[in-house]
Amino acid sequence: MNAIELARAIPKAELHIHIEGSLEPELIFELAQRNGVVLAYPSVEALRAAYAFTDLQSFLDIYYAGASVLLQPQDFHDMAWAYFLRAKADNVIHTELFFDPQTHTARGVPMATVIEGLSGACKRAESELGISSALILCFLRHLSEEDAFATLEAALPYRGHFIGVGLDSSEVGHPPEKFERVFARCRELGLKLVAHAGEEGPPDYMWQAIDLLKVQRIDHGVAALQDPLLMAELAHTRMPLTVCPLSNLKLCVVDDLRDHPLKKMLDAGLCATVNSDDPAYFGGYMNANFEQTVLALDLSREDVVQLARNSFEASFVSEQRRLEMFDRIAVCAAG
Ligand SMILES: Nc1ncnc2[nH]cnc12
Ligand SMILES: [Zn+2]
Repeated sequence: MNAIELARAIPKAELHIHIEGSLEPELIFELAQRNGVVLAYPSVEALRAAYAFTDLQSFLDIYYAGASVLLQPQDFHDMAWAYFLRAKADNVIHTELFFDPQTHTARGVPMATVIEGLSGACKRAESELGISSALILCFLRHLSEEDAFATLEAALPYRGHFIGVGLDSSEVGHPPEKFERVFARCRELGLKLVAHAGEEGPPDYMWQAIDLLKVQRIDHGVAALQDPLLMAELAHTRMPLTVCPLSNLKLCVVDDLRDHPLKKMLDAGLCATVNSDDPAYFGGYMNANFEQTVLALDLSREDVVQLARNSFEASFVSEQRRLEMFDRIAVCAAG
């Protein structure tokens, strides 16, 4: 097997996927019809044609509009189930899914609807597809910390359905320090902590995520290359970075995939992983991200194995499961 074939076949974990970002245009139209929601685009083709993004905000505007078709538990289930089928096809065997409750509760959709719909799909994925998963509740950083606290309160009756919290949406102008108190509360509650940082924002936002929010993993983190001290810290602590190459290309964080810093991260000893972010919008699920990155950066088989191992090292699975996954990776790489 060459590096691309190995990348397709190897068992892997996906740790940076916004489940609302897996909503394909066809499903958006199906759910709009089911729920009587009027869309701003006349057809699937017209909607897809609008996916020409210049930066993060230009994407987020369309992404939040797309999520407006989600109203019933069944809608959330169907969206997640469609993702799990894609994950299965790409040999993703574990996934930690982000969801954005404020996008839905602000439209009057109850927290219970969101969490019960997603949780049901997660259980079904385990039993029917053998994919393990966990949910991570993300706070929208363009909203206030007060709103994040209220969202946490509303989610606590469903505490058993999510393992942690994250921070997403418009990064620049909304630094991690804005959410220091709500993350401290989440830490007291025993929740896992992650945050988007260093996607469009500066390395300082990554330092804040580490020092103030005390995250266990950073989402994106491509700005780290601008700060040698930060690179040394990330390597030393093996702080995981959930990197999303096709997202970075589509949102113009890099101009060309050949300029993507992933290979430099691996060579510097960082625990970097490959993920799809919002695959319905960015042109590819896990294996598309792996294939295009392997090609653009001329990644070796060893790099691919390292990325697969990193995905489980970075995940919140038990130590025992992690070791089992390392064995499965080794068997696949030898075969
Ligand atoms: N790439 C991304 N960055 C920040 N917030 C997001 N929400 C969905 N995708 C996102
Ligand atoms: Zn993201």
